[in-house]
Amino acid sequence: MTFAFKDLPEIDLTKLNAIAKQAGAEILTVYNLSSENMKVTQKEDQSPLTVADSLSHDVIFKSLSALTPHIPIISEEGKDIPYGTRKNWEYFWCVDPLDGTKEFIKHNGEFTVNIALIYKNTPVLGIIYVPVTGELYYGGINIGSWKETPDGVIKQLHAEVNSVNWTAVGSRSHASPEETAILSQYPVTETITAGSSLKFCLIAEGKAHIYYRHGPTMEWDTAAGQAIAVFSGATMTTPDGESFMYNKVSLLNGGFLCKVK
Ligand SMILES: Nc1ncnc2c1ncn2[C@@H]1O[C@H](COP(=O)(O)O)[C@@H](OP(=O)(O)O)[C@H]1O
Ligand SMILES: [Mg+2]
Repeated sequence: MTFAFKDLPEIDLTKLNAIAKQAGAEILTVYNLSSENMKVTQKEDQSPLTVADSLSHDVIFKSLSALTPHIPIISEEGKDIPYGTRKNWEYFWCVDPLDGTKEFIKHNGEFTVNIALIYKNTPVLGIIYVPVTGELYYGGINIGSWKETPDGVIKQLHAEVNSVNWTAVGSRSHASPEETAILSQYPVTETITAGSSLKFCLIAEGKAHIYYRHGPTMEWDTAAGQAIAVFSGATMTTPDGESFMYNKVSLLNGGFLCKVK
């Protein structure tokens, strides 16, 4: 499958997906070490960093630059790019080489590799790879959303609409009490938790119906998941129903609401 959009040269999705899988393989070389051998350091914002974050970043940065030399890259583990340099970018890749570092360190498998293509202020393509299960999710404008399992089977994803019993999905490590108040406005009968952008994948798969996030995230935490959820038929907005924007002056996101229609 190829991704074609406006004036952009076509992108071979098999090659793009292979980059996410290769990054996932690098992550697993660290994940499979014993905890004594896994070095965890703190970043400036006190969030944890492992060697796996850097290995994954290196693979993605090198391979994406070769695949689409004309598209710049913003990565959680890359250099900070000043707003003045990026504000007029028409397209850019927004990458989280290892989303869910806390889940990675806790060894519960709920971490992902996120790669998204932003056009102007909106994700138009997203890839999420789950290294531990080998599951790959991708979704794009004009192509819909898809899941590939390690046996090579590819299925189209559809958010579940018209359900009267909603399952809410929230963060495993960063839940906040304000979330309960918003969720009470919807027909939520069950609540589950998941790490990283897996929450968006659960909505795209029809296994959850709403993900409200009150606390902070970064653009690379949400971009790929937003594409996969939206192109499976869900919506993603600010809590007030406004467009959820990317390439902001600060890459720090405010709250958001991702839900079925
Ligand atoms: N105080 C904070 N500021 C910014 N982002 C935060 C944050 N606390 C958590 N996050 C974001 O939430 C992500 C994890 O989400 P979740 O709890 O849903 O799994 C983290 O991704 P990383 O693990 O890639 O750093 C991090 O970017
Ligand atoms: Mg992240």
